[in-house]
Amino acid sequence: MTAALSGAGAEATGADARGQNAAGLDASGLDATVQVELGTFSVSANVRVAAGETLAIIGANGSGKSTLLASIAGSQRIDTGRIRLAGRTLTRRGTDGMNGADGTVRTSGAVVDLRRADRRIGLLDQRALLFPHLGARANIAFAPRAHGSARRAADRTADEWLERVGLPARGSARARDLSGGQQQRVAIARTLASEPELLLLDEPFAALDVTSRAELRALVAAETRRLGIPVVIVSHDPLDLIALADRVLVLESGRVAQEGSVAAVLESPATPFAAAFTGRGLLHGTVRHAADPDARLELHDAPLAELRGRGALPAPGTPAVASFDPAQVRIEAAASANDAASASAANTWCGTVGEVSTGPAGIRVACAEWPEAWAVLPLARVLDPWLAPGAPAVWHLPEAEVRFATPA
Ligand SMILES: Nc1ncnc2c1ncn2[C@@H]1O[C@H](COP(=O)(O)OP(=O)(O)OP(=O)(O)O)[C@@H](O)[C@H]1O
Repeated sequence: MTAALSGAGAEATGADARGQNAAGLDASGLDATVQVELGTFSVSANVRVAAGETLAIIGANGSGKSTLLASIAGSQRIDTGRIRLAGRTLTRRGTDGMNGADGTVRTSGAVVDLRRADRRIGLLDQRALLFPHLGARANIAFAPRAHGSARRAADRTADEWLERVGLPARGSARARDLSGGQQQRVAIARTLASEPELLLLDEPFAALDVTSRAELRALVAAETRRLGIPVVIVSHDPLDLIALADRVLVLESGRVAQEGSVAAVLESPATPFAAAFTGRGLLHGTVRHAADPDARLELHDAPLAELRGRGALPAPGTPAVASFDPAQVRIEAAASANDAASASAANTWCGTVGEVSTGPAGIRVACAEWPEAWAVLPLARVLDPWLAPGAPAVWHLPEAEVRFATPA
């Protein structure tokens, strides 16, 4: 049974005078615990974003990013969980939250489902979806009009937004007379003019050219900072993370695989997707020594027994990963692929040159005995006469360049 609530303040917030609730969360932010079953696929995640904070969600195609956004927006029904925004409960179904890694749940009783229109959530994807028969001003004014503003006041608000998004003279232009970038500017203005308490962005710049993308990224960064609302952005573009996000959540097969600051995830990715996203290589092993600065990973099926690096690790024996910048891997010719003497230093091993290919960053050289290990060398190294598939080589991965991480 669904108990539909309408309007803000339908439930007591439970927030104290400092705006913090019992769990220590900022009551003006987003606190979502959702489980969604879609046949053989399911999404189960906690998403918390403070007011004024931007969380980026990254993950491979089909990892559940859009499903997670849709469940927060209200267009995808959750099976269990709870979504709270700015002190209001938007949805509560069958649980107060997932308690711990085993996913055990507490049943809370009443089901709450706020209508999508009552959630005060702005959602923007790569399609501007403007009303084609209306001008830019009327498209933007639609939001304040829908919230009860008089026509003149709504037009004034729309004109302010046209100014902010850099289109002060295009108020009368119809959508079809605007470029793709201009349409997306109007869409951003229309979304924010509705005064959302949360902004959800699903690949908002993906359909734009490089210049428009940079301009709109800067516009969204400035406006969301000014408004101080929580923002969630799904993106495949590392520049969006760097320019907009405070934190990153990595979704894998519907589960949170890693969560941390932008710097932490970009420098120490914990999953193959996050590593590929950041252009780093990823090596798997088990913890041999946990404490930084003497942290070490035991490697298996690799020509190197242990890897030294930076970053805290969990207890010995636990599976963990190490990421590295392939541009920092050094390769020199060796007398043979088993030349133990030249491989005695830490993070140094002998192995055969595997596949050699060229890319925009230089030449990619794989280690035949350890395909997870590879180097990117300057293009000029292609002239090294010895550097060819099958050649014995000494490989070195500087300890300071290795970053340890533990997937969730
Ligand atoms: N209504 C549905 N019924 C069944 N399965 C669905 C439904 N909607 C999505 N899925 C499946 O759920 C999985 C996650 O889809 P989703 O679109 O959320 O992923 P995504 O991470 O946003 O992917 P992309 O990066 O390609 O947009 C996919 O395997 C998809 O096929």
